[in-house]
Amino acid sequence: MPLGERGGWDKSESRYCGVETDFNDDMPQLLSFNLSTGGFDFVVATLMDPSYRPSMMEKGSSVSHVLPFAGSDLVLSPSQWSSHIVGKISSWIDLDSEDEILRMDSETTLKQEIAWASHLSLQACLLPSPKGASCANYARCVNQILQSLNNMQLWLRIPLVKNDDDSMDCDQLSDSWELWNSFRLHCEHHSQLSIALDVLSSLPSANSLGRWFGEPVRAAIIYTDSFLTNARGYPCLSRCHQKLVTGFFNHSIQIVISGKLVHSLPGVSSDSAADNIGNNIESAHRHPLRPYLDYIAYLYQRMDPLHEQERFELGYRDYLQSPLQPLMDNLEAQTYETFEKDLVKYIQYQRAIGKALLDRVPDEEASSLTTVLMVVGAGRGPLVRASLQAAEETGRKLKVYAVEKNPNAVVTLHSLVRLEGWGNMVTIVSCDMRHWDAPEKADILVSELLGSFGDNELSPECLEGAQRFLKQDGISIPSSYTSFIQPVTASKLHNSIKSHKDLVHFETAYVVKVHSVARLAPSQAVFTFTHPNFSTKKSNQRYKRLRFEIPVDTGSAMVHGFTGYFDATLYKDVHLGIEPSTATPNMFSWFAIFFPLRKPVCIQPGSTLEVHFWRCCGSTKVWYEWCVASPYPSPIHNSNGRSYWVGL
Ligand SMILES: C[S@@+](CC[C@H](N)C(=O)[O-])C[C@H]1O[C@@H](n2cnc3c(N)ncnc32)[C@H](O)[C@@H]1O
Repeated sequence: MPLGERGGWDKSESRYCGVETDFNDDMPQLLSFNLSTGGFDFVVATLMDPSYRPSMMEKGSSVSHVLPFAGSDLVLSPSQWSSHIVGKISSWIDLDSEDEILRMDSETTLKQEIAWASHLSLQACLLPSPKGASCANYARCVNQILQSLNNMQLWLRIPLVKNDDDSMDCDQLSDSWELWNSFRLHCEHHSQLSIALDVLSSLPSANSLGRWFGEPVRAAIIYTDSFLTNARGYPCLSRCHQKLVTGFFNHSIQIVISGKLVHSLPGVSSDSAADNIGNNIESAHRHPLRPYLDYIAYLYQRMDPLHEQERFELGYRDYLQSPLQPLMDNLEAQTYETFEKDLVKYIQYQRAIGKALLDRVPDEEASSLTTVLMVVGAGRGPLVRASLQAAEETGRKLKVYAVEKNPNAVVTLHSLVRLEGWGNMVTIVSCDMRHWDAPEKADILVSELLGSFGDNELSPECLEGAQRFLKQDGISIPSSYTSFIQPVTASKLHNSIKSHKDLVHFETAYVVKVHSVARLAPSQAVFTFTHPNFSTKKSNQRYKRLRFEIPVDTGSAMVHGFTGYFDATLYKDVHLGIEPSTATPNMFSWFAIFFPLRKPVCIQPGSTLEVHFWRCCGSTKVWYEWCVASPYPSPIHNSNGRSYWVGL
């Protein structure tokens, strides 16, 4: 399905490229020739005669007339219309013009063309860019259309413009994101309204470009005159444009080439070639824009293929999942199996345990002293295995207790004693660590009770219960963990949550493989827990105020919520985590967490976004509350854990 929303990018799929052209009766030939030879996959084509104006047609005649659509619906088959044509709405329309006749003509034409596109079952229509800074009437009309539209997407054409100079004349568009933002706010973030970015020869700063990857950009239109010329006379793009196009591929944004052949290629006359667009295709043998398409194909081929893990994760990109509740629920076999595939995680644990054993037992006592190690929350045994391997590696003697409250996982642990020959080195305990009456105290307490946000699977509460049976000088692995958050533009996540039409979904944290997001500021630490914590009985409630500085060159941006991560210190310098700047490479056990905002917050460049986060504890549950305090206050989300909580 080339034109609709695709799940993700994968090198095994073909790329999706289009050309912008006029519609005419040679369209079947144009399509069949270029689709079969790999020139392009779809055409952005005008739907109506550009000289048509409803007011002219009606003058002096009451006779009904046939609308001048470019080509009958019989020209192409229904599946060709739907898979290979994006309808280009007349570019002259101006619904915010001072001229009332033009305004009325524009509204009538827009509605007629969309109705025709729906009749043809097109998957998308390209709407012309608003003509001035004001777009309220255009947005009103589009919003009306959206209320009863079939599945068609409306791609609003937006030039990729952002000038850093504030002293510009007010009529000039200084940041086209503002135009998009006004339009989509008028249309209440409608999920069928998306963006086609017009990529020009000069590009804004990298920070401001990044914003668009959190917005619903479906297509990028690159003009032939934005291409440079390489040493052999062929079109190529600047390094910045190349990087941008690679970003588009990574986000399944379809590339459309627009304009005439402006490069005089060896043996091709630009005039004759341009005249050949859409007609006389056999004699041309190649579409005139083919050199540009070939260059885009070359950029695509040059990309690194996805790793196996990335391919696996494609299906999870931007897909919202409820966080696990391993304390309240019993995990299933396939969940354990997924954990167990993540070798990197267990290698880090094994390194940490090895270092702790060496610190605990000096070489001269290695053969006489036995270390008591307890794996609390042992699951199906991978941390028991890592502990035994660390003992073997370091030459230390070990006695292991494997404590697990899930009776189903305990069955596996018992069979592992036999299968892996753990013998009397390992004692299996089927019990909740908070209530276990341990026969002796541990030197080392090993656990992995971490959620994407660190403490969100109640590791603090569980370990607080378990530290009773850790010696006063005992070691906890992990020794600490910290959660982090970062403000993001994430229109796709926002729309998925909005589709549920209730408050509960906007006050829930989700585990998600975030992909189509724009990170608006570096992440900041939220809550830290340290183990063991024998000092005064400290509450696990937390409160943190954070201030994010939005870079000046980003431009204004929309905050749809916060992505959350964690970093854990297992022991000394051995850590593991998913915070982007320090993430453990090739570890895949955790996706990020996402805390949404009920109403997205618009922030200005150079301003401060002030956010408050609470970790609240009750007798039966733990939950988070969050809000924005500045630039303007949001409601406190999830008050009293009414929508989302973790059971104790
Ligand atoms: C995230 S899993 C990790 C399992 C295993 N250690 C691994 O790395 O694959 C956490 C495990 O801790 C167990 N668990 C959670 N809270 C517990 C508690 N209070 N007492 C005992 N086990 C607990 C869960 O049942 C689950 O098996």
